[in-house]
Amino acid sequence: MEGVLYKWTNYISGWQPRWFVLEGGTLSYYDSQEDAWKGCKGSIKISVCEIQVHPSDFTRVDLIIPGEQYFYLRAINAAERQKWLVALGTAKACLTDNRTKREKELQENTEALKTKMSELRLYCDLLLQQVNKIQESSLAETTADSGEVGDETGNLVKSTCTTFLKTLEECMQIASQTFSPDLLSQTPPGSPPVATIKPQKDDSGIPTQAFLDSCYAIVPVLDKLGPTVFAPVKIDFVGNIKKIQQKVVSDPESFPTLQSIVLHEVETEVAQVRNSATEALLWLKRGLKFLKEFLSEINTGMKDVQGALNNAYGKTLRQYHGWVVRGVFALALRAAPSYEDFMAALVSHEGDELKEGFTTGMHRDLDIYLPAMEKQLSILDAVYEEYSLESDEIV
Ligand SMILES: CCCCCCCCCCCCC/C=C/[C@@H](O)[C@H](CO[C@@H]1O[C@H](CO)[C@@H](O)[C@H](O)[C@H]1O)NC(=O)CCCCCCCCCCCCCCCCC
Repeated sequence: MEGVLYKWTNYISGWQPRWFVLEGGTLSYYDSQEDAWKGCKGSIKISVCEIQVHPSDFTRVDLIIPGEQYFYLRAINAAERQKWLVALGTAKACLTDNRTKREKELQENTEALKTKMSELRLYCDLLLQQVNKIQESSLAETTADSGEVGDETGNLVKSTCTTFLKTLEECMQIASQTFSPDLLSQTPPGSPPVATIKPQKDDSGIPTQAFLDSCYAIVPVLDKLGPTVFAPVKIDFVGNIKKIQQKVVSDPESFPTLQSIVLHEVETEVAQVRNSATEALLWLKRGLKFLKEFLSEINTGMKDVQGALNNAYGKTLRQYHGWVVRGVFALALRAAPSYEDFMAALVSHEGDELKEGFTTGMHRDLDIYLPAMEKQLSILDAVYEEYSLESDEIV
């Protein structure tokens, strides 16, 4: 498949049209179709990246290799995105079978089933979005007493349903080859032939991998600000990300959300064991609150970075630190960057922070991200509150 997709570049250039070609399990992009002869500007292997649909932007799809590559893409419309998602999902399923002679039948089918299940989840997310859109449209129709539910959305749902059902059928075929008939007959009589799609609740859970990727995105800024002086902060922050990542790697299917991780550790009574994922998430949450307070001060127009850091520290982390760690903070504070150096640390290309529109763009983005960050942190606070997982331990 090939065509135009908009690719996120940076705060200055924003979304830029690029020519994309999906071939042999690799998605490559070029400045334009006409300039393709000059060679591709970048590429990403579909077999190792995660395909994430955006919860509210129906044209958006993100391809992420955690800690390595991020392609934030937008199609020209929802229908185009749909085509790309099916092409990408299919490419991902057709893994090059470079394995040695086929391993045990059960292992092969189980892997295939997992791949199909992840495709199903992708289509399920899509369906939920399209159903929500239809609900919103029909609500608008009711209130406005005019207009009609968009045919386009209806067609999208039909197309996604077809793909969803086809993939589900493939799942059932693989499952029937893998599991004994008597096991399948244990399915309760009258079970619905298609998975029931439950309405997506707002608090249905914070996606684990998306959360960890977002946390990890801070690290390059810390490296730019001062790899030595901020090393303790980076080691601590990355260490907690890795603790949670290790928990997920142990059983990816069981831990799709942060809440599922905490609940599992509460149920197995390890939530408050030293170095548990729950404890790691507690400290990440505290660090993110510090970051949110700091960025909120910057967003008010405060150019005194040291003052903003100190205020944020006093409101968040200080209460959990003994005099040693407070001393570490004091050292970090003395190495705090100037406002100009801090802005320079935020951009991908040197000097972009000096270009017209950067500051406006940064405040515009902070106006979006800070409330979203606030909401996610309050959801996590509620979980820790519900299971009495907050700790007043001083480190
Ligand atoms: C301009 C950058 C200034 C950064 C200043 C950061 C201030 C941090 C305060 C000093 C922290 C010192 C280092 C670590 C201390 C740890 O002892 C403490 C407790 O650790 C936890 O102990 C548990 C029990 O042993 C253990 O289980 C757990 O795993 C462990 O974590 N940790 C903390 O207090 C957490 C500190 C988190 C600090 C996160 C800072 C967030 C990044 C700030 C960057 C600012 C600029 C980036 C802007 C990005 C814009 C997109």
